[in-house]
Amino acid sequence: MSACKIILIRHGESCWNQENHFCGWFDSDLSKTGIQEARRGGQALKGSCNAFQQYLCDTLNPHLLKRFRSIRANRASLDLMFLPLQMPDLSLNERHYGSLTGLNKAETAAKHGEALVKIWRHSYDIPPPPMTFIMSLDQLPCESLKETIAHTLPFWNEEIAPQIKKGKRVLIAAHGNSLRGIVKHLEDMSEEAIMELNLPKEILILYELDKNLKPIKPMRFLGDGVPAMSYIHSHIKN
Ligand SMILES: O=C(O)[C@@H](COP(=O)(O)O)OP(=O)(O)O
Repeated sequence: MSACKIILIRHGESCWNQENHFCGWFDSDLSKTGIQEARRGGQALKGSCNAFQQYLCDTLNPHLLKRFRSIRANRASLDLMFLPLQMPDLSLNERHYGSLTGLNKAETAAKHGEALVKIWRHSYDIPPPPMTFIMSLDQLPCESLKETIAHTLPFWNEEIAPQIKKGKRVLIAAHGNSLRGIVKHLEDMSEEAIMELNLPKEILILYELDKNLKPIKPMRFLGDGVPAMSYIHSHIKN
C-alpha cells in the first residue's frame, strides 16, 4: 500500500467557545465566526480534497454538517454534498468536561489558578472534577484525555483504519480533545507533548500515513489563512 492521506478537522467556533465556556459534551451551535470558519473549511475542502471519499463525524457534529449544507445553499460555489457521511459515532465525541461544563475558563483559572486549569484542560490522565449528577450509569462523570482515547481508539481501529487500508480517503470532523487523542495515537506523542498541543478550528489537518498508519511527514495545514505550525504548541487561551 502506498502512502495514504487523511484529513482531520476541528469544528468552527461555537457560541460557548466564543463566550469562553467549557463545552465538553454540550452541543453548542456555531457562532457567526464559527460559520465563517466553516465556510473557509468548506472552501479548503473543496479546493484540496475532492478525492475524499468518506466523512466521519461525531454525534455532536451533524448540525455542523447542516451548516456546511446551508452555506452551500447560499453560495452555489461550495459543494460538499459529494462526501458520503457515515453515521455519526459517539466515539468521536468531545471529552466530557465534568463539573467544569458551562463554567467560564478565565473565571475558573482566576479561582483555581492557571496551572491547575491547564492540567484539567490538557493533561493526559488527570480528569477535570466530576459531575455530581449523571443521567445514566454507563455515563462517565468526567473524562481525562486518556479515557477519551480509550473510547476513540476502538473506533479508529475497527472503523477508520480498515477504510484507510482499503484505499479510501477519510475525513474526520470532531472536537479539540477527541482529535488531540487521535493525534497522540498517530504520533506516539509523550504525555508532556500532548499537554502543549492545541489544534486550530476549521483548518484542514493533513496526515500522510504509511502502511502501518503511522505518519511519514509531520501534519500539514491546508487552505487559505492557515496559522503557523507553532500555533499548535503554544495557543491555549482562557
Ligand atoms: O470542550 C471545550 O471547551 C473545547 C476545548 O476545550 P479546551 O481544549 O480549549 O479546554 O472543545 P471543542 O470546542 O473543540 O469541542
